[in-house]
Amino acid sequence: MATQDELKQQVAEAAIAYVKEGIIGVGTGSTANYFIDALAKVKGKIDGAVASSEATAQRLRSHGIPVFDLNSVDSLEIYVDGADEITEHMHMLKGGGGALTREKIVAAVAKKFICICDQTKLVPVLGAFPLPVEVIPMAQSQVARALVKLGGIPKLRDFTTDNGNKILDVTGLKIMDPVALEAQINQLVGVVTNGLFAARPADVLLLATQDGVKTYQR
Ligand SMILES: O=C[C@H](O)[C@H](O)[C@H](O)COP(=O)(O)O
Repeated sequence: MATQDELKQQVAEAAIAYVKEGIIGVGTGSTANYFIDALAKVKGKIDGAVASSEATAQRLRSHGIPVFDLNSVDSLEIYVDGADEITEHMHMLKGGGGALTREKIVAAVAKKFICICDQTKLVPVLGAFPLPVEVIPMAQSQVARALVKLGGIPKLRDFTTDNGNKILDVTGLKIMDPVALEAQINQLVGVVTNGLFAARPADVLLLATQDGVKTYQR
């Protein structure tokens, strides 16, 4: 039986089939790290990558893969990233590694979002994993109070994002309508973004299972 790390590696390697040419968007986290390592083996095919975090940029560069500023790129063919949870509707909950804002920005300019996950990430309803909300530091208390009014229990993470902000991890929310809740939380003054990726769901899910990598299309 494959371990969770082996499954992450298998699904990361399967995503290489979607890498054609040009510049690609690359996510953050342990699954994305396996993807970067696999990408290094075919780096001659691409011009380089746009990174969704400083950690990803560093790993890409360590493999000799050029890293481009997103502002120098009009569009990306693909964005490849993991998720903390994903549903069959391709709605995702992300940000366990704190990179949610840059991930959402890079994903927004990609024509195709390819989500790479091991089988533990596929869930019927989002929300067992705490929902990360990136906040401007001076607003963290008022945003936390607003999140309580929405039924959540926010906890300040001991972490500073690449953007110099803080993260509130929110449990207890009933995520019945991820698109609506994503917009509602983003409306709170002081919120930079939240870890619901529902307005712009994944286009392809590659899911590593004990029976091999399964492909789901939206
Ligand atoms: O901020 C982190 C990202 O949203 C990751 O994509 C997510 O946390 C999944 O990470 P991992 O592949 O390590 O489970």
